[in-house]
Amino acid sequence: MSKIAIMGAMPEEIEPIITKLDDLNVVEYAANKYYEGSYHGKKVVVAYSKIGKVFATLTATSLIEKFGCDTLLFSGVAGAISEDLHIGDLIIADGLCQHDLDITAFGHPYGYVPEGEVCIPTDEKLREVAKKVAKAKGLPLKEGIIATGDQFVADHERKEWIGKTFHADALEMEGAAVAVVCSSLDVPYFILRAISDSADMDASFNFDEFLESSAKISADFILAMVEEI
Ligand SMILES: CCCCCCN(CO)Cc1c[nH]c2c(N)ncnc12
Repeated sequence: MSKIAIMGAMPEEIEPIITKLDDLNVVEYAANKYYEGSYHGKKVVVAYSKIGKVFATLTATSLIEKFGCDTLLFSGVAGAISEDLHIGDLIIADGLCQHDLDITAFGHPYGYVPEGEVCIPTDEKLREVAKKVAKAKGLPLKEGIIATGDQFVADHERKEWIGKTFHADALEMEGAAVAVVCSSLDVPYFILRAISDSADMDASFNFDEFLESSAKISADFILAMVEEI
């Protein structure tokens, strides 16, 4: 029986999901809480990692290695880089990169370390499910590269540099860590983000204002995908 991991970084990102689960059971593990349950007859395990790549790595690994999940869906919010992404819009990741990984002093490209790859692709089949759900809901869905780093970006210059350097359309703080874990453990994964801000000087104000509503948009979409997987 398949078991689907649903992961976020913050409580607001998984709250709208946990409230919808049946047979809820909370397991404390590795300084975190994992919510086991079912949704439309599908077994799911839900958790938020806390913010940043390190916490995301621990949670993604635990969901797979400890809880036996064989598919991972990430739901959360992100900062927009692309001009055609506005607050509340959805973007799915074709691939993810680490914008703050830098050994360019040795002539390597930004986001690269030996035996690694700059951009890690997401699972094609899960992206197709998302497009099917978006069509059925009549929701626009952008697809693009999402850049991850251990920084809340609230600076136009930094955002533009990330966009140009990685051809990224959005940015956040966990996706590429999930990508490394899932691709290394051969678990299909999918990253969905709803825009909460534009990673510029107003980012922190917009983030505070739109976190909850954007997180709910992403969460509702992820639950619709669970029905189709
Ligand atoms: C208390 C502050 C919590 C920030 C967490 C933000 N998440 C991280 O995944 C997504 C995100 C939304 N907007 C962002 C931005 N402008 N820069 C980085 N990350 C983001």
